[in-house]
Amino acid sequence: MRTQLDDPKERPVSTTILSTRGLTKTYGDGESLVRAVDGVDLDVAAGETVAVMGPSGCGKSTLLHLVGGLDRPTAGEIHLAGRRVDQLTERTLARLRRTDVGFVFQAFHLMDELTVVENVELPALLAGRSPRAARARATELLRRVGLAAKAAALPTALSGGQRQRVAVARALSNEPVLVLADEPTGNLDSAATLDVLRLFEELHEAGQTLVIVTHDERIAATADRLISMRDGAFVDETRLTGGTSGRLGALAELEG
Ligand SMILES: Nc1ncnc2c1ncn2[C@@H]1O[C@H](COP(=O)(O)OP(=O)(O)OP(=O)(O)O)[C@@H](O)[C@H]1O
Repeated sequence: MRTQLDDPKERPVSTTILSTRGLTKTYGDGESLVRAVDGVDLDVAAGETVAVMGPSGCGKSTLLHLVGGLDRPTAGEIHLAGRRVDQLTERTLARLRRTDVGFVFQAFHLMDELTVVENVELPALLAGRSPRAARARATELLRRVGLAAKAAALPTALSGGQRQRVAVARALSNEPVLVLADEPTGNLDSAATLDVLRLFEELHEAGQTLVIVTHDERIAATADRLISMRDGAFVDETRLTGGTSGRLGALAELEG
């Protein structure tokens, strides 16, 4: 059946997947009050890759944790795929974390006692998918990240770059509307960094929406938009106009 969206003219130019208004997170009080995130307004369009940079302690991780429902804001609004994340009950928030958001962390956070494929299928099982469907999806994702041959291995038998690719596959398990990556290449050498960046570029090409926190300017150069943070607030925003060719150029530069 044809829908209105089949006609390119009728397709919305850009749909906002994520937006925050006045997003604020404070820790402590009085003299020791820390404004980790301080009144942030952020809009991320569907299919966009946004990089967030800034000095250590400026609030990048806190921002990711808030928009992904890992942490609760002190004030402000978070809208993700049409839902008010900041108003969800704990139970609904837990479901959102499992199904709508995929997290990639610097330290991988894989379960070392589970095999690679078991790690990747776990979010789908927790979301209530049948073991057969979860395994099929995990196997497909491992093929996509180039690690089908490692399905039965334990994560400890893999290199850092391979572990991070497993973590990316796991993040995609429930087809999240948004992937959040916190220093995804922070623990990797340059060859492994390139592998992970290529993977993100493929996700980008496939229309995945991505927010990446990084200290590495070269990685930020592969995004559509770069946001600079300082003291909990956005201080600068640059649209990187190169598009796919620009991103591939940035990758080529990384390859030296
Ligand atoms: N659980 C917490 N309790 C108290 N203060 C916290 C807590 N989490 C973060 N902070 C403070 O909030 C501020 C922002 O921290 P955050 O980890 O978000 O920064 P960051 O930019 O991600 O830093 P890095 O680049 O070093 O990871 C810092 O001053 C930090 O000390």
